[in-house]
Amino acid sequence: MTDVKKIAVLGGDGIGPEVVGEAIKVMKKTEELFGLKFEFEHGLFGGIAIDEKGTPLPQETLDICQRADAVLLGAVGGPKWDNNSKELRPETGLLGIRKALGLFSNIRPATVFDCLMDASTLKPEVLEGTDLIVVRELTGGIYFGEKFRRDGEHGQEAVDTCVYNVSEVERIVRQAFEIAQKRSKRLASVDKANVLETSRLWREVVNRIAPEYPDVELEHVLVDNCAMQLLRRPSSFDVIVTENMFGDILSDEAAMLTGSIGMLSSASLGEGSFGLYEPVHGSAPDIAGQGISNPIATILSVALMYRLTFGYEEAAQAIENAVKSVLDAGHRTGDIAVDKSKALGTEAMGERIVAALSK
Ligand SMILES: NC(=O)C1=CN([C@@H]2O[C@H](COP(=O)(O)OP(=O)(O)OC[C@H]3O[C@@H](n4cnc5c(N)ncnc54)[C@H](O)[C@@H]3O)[C@@H](O)[C@H]2O)C=CC1
Ligand SMILES: CC(C)CC(=O)C(=O)O
Ligand SMILES: [Mg+2]
Repeated sequence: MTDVKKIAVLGGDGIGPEVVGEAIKVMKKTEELFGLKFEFEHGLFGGIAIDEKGTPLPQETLDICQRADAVLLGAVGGPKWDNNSKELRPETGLLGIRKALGLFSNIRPATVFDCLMDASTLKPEVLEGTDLIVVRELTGGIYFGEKFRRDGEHGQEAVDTCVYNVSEVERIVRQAFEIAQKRSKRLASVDKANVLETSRLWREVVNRIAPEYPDVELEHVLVDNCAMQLLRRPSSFDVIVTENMFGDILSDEAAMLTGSIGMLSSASLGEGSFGLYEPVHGSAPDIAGQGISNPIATILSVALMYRLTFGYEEAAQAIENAVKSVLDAGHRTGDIAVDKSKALGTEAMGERIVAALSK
């Protein structure tokens, strides 16, 4: 009998539900082609959950995720909730779900498709061969530290604290070394150890662990330099491991190597095979509701889910091949189109990828 996998689906806000809708169509087609079986359970999350339930992460949504084998997430946020208090912000729900599910590792691959080199602002000779992964620590650092306001000498002050402990750094760094071992054995650890105490600790831990992986070539790169080198020599990076905020910023930058943030998928993992899969982009309020968002990041996140949580390697590759063949055939959404007048909408792109899927 087919093993039924439970998928928690959190569309969220803005373009979230539309890109997730296309990803589900892809999953349904792979059920037919590969004999897979999924049971989808939808939950309210983010701004829509604030509106309907008074909190960005209702307990019933967390329950749906906890009884699922994997979570498929769209995106949260939007101007409607921007001035809300911290507890009533969609982004607080996003941080909360990552913490509650123990998802400390965020894997963000940035692969340059040859046919999309014209969509990037970088020259093809710089982009050539770029295929890197940002491994971002996801449940520590400044996003999770204590934050408060206080009265200071010159009026109100705001404080955000950045905390990392040794075990938080160890577990993400080990995972990055292991990923590097399976790829081209190069790891760049990115920090700001010339200034930040958390980065000094980060670097100490990396240096202590490195001898356990003698086959991996390690370089330490300061984050400001890394931001520059990503544009200067992107193909020299293989795996980049870094703390939460640096990884958030560098992965959006890396998205532009691929042509658009609409291309970047992600997997958030903990100790086991359970994972949360979401595009790197946000809810894109500027284009929400127009049916023009690029669903590829979310569809490629499903390929990561198949590979990393379920071990469905053949179906994962089929999704990646379908995306490649649709792009090779010249189909583009507006964000990656050179000729915007020929751009496809979200559903049309999703349909073409579904049609291109084969065993
Ligand atoms: N994981 C999540 O749920 C995330 C949520 N956010 C939230 O999303 C909201 C908007 O944030 P922004 O800074 O505007 O970042 P964003 O990633 O939503 O959008 C940045 C730019 O990229 C474009 N874009 C994003 N995804 C696209 C896609 N699939 N296809 C075509 N174009 C796409 C948008 O139109 C926009 O011009 C905020 O409330 C923010 O907090 C931001 C990042 C991640
Ligand atoms: C709430 C933010 C940390 C979301 C974000 O930008 C991300 O995870 O990439
Ligand atoms: Mg981000």
